[in-house]
Amino acid sequence: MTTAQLVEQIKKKQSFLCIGLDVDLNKIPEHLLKEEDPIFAFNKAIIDATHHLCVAYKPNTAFYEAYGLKGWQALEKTINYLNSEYPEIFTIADAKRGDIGNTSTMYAKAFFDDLAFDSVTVAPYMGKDSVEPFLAFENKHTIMLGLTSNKGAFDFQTKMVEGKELYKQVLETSKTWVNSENLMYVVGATKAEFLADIRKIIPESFLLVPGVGAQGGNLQDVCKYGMNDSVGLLINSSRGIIYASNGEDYAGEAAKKAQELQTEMAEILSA
Ligand SMILES: O=c1ccn([C@@H]2O[C@H](COP(=O)(O)O)[C@@H](O)[C@H]2O)c(=O)[nH]1
Repeated sequence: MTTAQLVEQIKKKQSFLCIGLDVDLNKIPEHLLKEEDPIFAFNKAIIDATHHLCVAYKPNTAFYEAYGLKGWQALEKTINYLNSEYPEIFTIADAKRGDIGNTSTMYAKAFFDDLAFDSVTVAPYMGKDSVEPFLAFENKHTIMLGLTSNKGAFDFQTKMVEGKELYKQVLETSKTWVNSENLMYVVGATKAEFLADIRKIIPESFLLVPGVGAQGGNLQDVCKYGMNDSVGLLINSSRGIIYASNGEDYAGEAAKKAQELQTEMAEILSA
């Protein structure tokens, strides 16, 4: 999916919501455990109930890798279901990959070619040659960690390096990489006040913003400091939506939570 197509979807749905599919078998409704593939059954019901309220889904691969082969198969079924039933949806594999160049190429092939995700998250720590292999894929997006939502973000990311915070150095340097137009960035919703400075460095780029909901990030603040002319934001909520209920009504309750965020987003877009 191109960035222009993503923006078109945002305008059409009046939503820049990304729903995180972080499936934990200890948290899903008990009756689903009898299904042949409980993870996929859960995802399918959540997707069917919420697809009109969001523009993106983000399975975090950790929640699938933790269940071995069955988990990986559930991830494959989920992305295939999204691509066949809801091709207008932007898909994000939250895998936080990145390695020496030839290994990064194999990671990119896994998520872009084999699983056919629109995007994958990567960590910038290993530098240019670890990220550029992802950027080489046409019409695919590489979402690089910029300033993360967790407390540990202050351990390294905000440290001063040659007179500038490390996360700013990372953002600036990444703009010089080949095919940098395929970059998007992760900025935590819990760090909304940093967004004004971030926008000075990457005014046009799309930002994936996790941390609304369970982590306490504020949607209004993120939009105030982070929104650009093309909206430029994908706001993610995972637990706050998908675990709204663990009863038979789980999908409907998840839809209600998604609807609350979509309504707030529509108001912001029309202001
Ligand atoms: O800085 C980051 C980067 C990634 N995440 C991921 O986003 C979701 C958030 O889930 P919630 O349940 O809405 O808190 C999860 O997959 C994280 O691994 C992040 O939170 N912060």
